[in-house]
Amino acid sequence: MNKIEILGGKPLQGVVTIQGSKNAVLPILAASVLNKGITVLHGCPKILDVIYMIEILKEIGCYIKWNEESLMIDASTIVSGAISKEYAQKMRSSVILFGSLLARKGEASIVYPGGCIIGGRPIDLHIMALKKLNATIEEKNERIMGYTKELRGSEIYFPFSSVGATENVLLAAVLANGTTYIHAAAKEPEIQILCSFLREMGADISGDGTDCITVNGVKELKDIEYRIPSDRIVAGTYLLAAVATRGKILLKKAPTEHINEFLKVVEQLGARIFLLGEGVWINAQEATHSIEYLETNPYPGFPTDLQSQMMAVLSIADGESRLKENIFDGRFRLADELNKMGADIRIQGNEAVIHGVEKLKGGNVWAQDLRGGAALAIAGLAAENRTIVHDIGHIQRGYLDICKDLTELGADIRYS
Ligand SMILES: CC(=O)N[C@H]1[C@@H](OP(=O)(O)OP(=O)(O)OC[C@H]2O[C@@H](n3ccc(=O)[nH]c3=O)[C@H](O)[C@@H]2O)O[C@H](CO)[C@@H](O)[C@@H]1O
Ligand SMILES: C=C(OP(=O)(O)O)C(=O)O
Repeated sequence: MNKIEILGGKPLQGVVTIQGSKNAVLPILAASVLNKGITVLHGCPKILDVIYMIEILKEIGCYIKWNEESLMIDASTIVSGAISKEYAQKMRSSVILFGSLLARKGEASIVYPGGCIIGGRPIDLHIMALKKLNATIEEKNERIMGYTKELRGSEIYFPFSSVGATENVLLAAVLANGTTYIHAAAKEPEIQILCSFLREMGADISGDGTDCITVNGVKELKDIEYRIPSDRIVAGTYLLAAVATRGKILLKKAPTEHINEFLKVVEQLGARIFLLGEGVWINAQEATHSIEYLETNPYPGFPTDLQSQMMAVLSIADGESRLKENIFDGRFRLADELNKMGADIRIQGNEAVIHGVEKLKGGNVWAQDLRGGAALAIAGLAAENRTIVHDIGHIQRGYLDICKDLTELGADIRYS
């Protein structure tokens, strides 16, 4: 089953519950190795990236047990700080284990991480920050090896905000000797979620959600039971699927506090949105407007992880839209696939000029990354006739069961 088949043209209608967040759970899994004990995570999405991360944790000696949606990690038995190539190269977040393993074992060895091919994704800022905390880091035979006798608190100045580098230094600093200040820290909700998790584990962290995070190193951490918050990008994807099909849906457990700015953009498309106690309700029956200009930016700006899905929506809006991608320059590969479906998208550097067409037409298209794959599913839901999205392994890295969710919303969609 490496394909999704969609018979498009039906407005989405119904209720769906949003899964736990990929970008929150992955650094939390990396954080679990900091404690010589037990972490229990409830609402843990069994997506491919989580499965890969768990394989890595097992490989270094953790004992893992699933009980439905709850995951138990016993990290008391870690034997190694060396991560093998196999799973690390399938995902981005393997790199976040570098900081936590240095803190826990005093040594770590990784390969360049995988993850979505959406442009150059260097890890120079991760390495610079960990060196500042007194780690020696060198590259040998395609491996990045780190050693330290003792991690020491330091003052880190990032030249720009990086989610992953902020997470890596946070994980290393929690058990370091002394205080670390992270300047130009990322402010994404997943950073605040990671910090709240670490605080419950006994870490001393303040300032998350602002430009400067302060971490006072502590000697040890404690066992923890934690619920993974829901995924703002999955919620955004389904809201945009409702817009593309002019539907009317309720997203239960949507993380409303983290998607406020995004919801304002969805309203510009002509949708009506209501925040309810249980989640977000959207009526997109009249949502046909284009958006003159929209650009991606670090939080609270428009998320790069929703840019592709927005491109699919704008490809059938009334009029012309311009989308600028400021974070990952490889995300526009999607335009060729949408153009195969009858869209009219021209790429000019890091801007896409999108002339809305009346209808997309179904056909065979190929997912090339996680969010681009989800965007093709959205395009298929809105298109005439049958769409087949190939290479859906990309989508499954982040969406627990996109066909089940969209079927609950009345779509004609299945794996094949
Ligand atoms: C698992 C996870 O949480 N992934 C998210 C994380 O990715 P990730 O943590 O990889 O993204 P970053 O925030 O680090 O990347 C931001 C920018 O910084 C650049 N950069 C980053 C690190 C570095 O050492 N050097 C460097 O130049 C990147 O190429 C990019 O242009 O944040 C991205 C931006 O919100 C999201 O799209 C990803 O979904
Ligand atoms: C880019 C993404 O993921 P990753 O950083 O894990 O490749 C994403 O979630 O859209």
